[in-house]
Amino acid sequence: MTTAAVLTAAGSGTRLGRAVPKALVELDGVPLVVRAALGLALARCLELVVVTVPPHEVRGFQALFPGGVVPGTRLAARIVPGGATRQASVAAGLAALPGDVDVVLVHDAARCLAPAALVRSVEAAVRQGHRAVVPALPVTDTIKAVGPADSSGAEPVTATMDRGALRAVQTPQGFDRTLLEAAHAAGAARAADEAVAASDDAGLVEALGEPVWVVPGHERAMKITTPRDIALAHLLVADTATR
Ligand SMILES: Nc1ccn([C@@H]2O[C@H](COP(=O)(O)OP(=O)(O)OP(=O)(O)O)[C@@H](O)[C@H]2O)c(=O)n1
Ligand SMILES: C[C@](O)(CO)[C@H](O)COP(=O)(O)O
Repeated sequence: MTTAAVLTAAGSGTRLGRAVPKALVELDGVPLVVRAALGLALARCLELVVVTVPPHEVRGFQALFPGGVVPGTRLAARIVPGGATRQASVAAGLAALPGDVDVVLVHDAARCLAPAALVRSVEAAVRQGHRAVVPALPVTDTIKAVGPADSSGAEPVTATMDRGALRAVQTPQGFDRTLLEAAHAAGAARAADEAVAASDDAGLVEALGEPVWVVPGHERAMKITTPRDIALAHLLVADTATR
C-alpha cells in the first residue's frame, strides 16, 4: 500500500501575468511549487511526489528539489515534463509512477497553501474505500446558467441553480490508481485540446460512470489564478506567521 502524488506545475500562469511560469513565482521567498510539495510532505502519508513542469524548464525545477527530495523533508520528488493541458500533464505524471503505488493524489501547485490535514483527509477517504474523492466548499454566490450573448454582449439567464446542491471543488483529489488510470485512458482523446480537456480528474472518473465522493475542503486550498489571489495568499501566509 503506497500513496504517491502528481503535483501539476506545468502551466504558464497566463492569468497571473508574470514573466516566469506560475509555479516558480515566489510567495514570501518560496516558489509556489515548493510550498505545495511541502504541504504534501507534511501530511506524512506519501512515498513520492511526481512534479509535472513546463518541458523547457525541467532543469530549473530539478534545482528546487536538490537530491531528488522535497527540501527539508525525506519525501522523494521526481520531475517530469508536462503536457499541453492540465489533463495531459496529469497523464504524464501518472505514467511516471512506480508499480507499487495504489493510491494517487492529484494536486495543483497553484493550490500551494492546502493544509497537510486536508491532504490526509483525502488520502484517508480513499483508503477507507471511496475510490475517487474531491475536497470541496459550499458555493456562496448565486449561480446562474446563461445562453448565447446578444449583439450587445449581454447573456440571457436560462436558469438559477440550486446553490445548496453545488460545491466548489479543490485539490488534492484522491483516487484508486487503477480507476484513475482507466479514466485517463478513456478520456485520452480530449487531452491535447484545452477546449475539450477535463478541468479536473474527477470529471474523467464521472465520465466513466463511476461515483466520486466529496469531503470538506479548506479555504487555504484556494487556487492562485490572478494577481488578486497572490495578494490574498500573502495575507494568509502572514496570518500563519503571526500565530
Ligand atoms: N498544461 C498544463 C496546464 C496547467 N497545469 C497545472 O494545473 C494547475 C491548474 O492550472 P491553472 O491554475 O489554470 O494554471 P495555468 O494553466 O498556469 O494558468 P493560466 O490558465 O492562467 O495560464 C496549475 O498548478 C498548473 O501548473 C499543468 O500542469 N499543465
Ligand atoms: C483542478 C481544479 O483546481 C479543481 O478546481 C481546477 O479545475 C483547475 O482548473 P484550471 O482552469 O486548470 O485552473
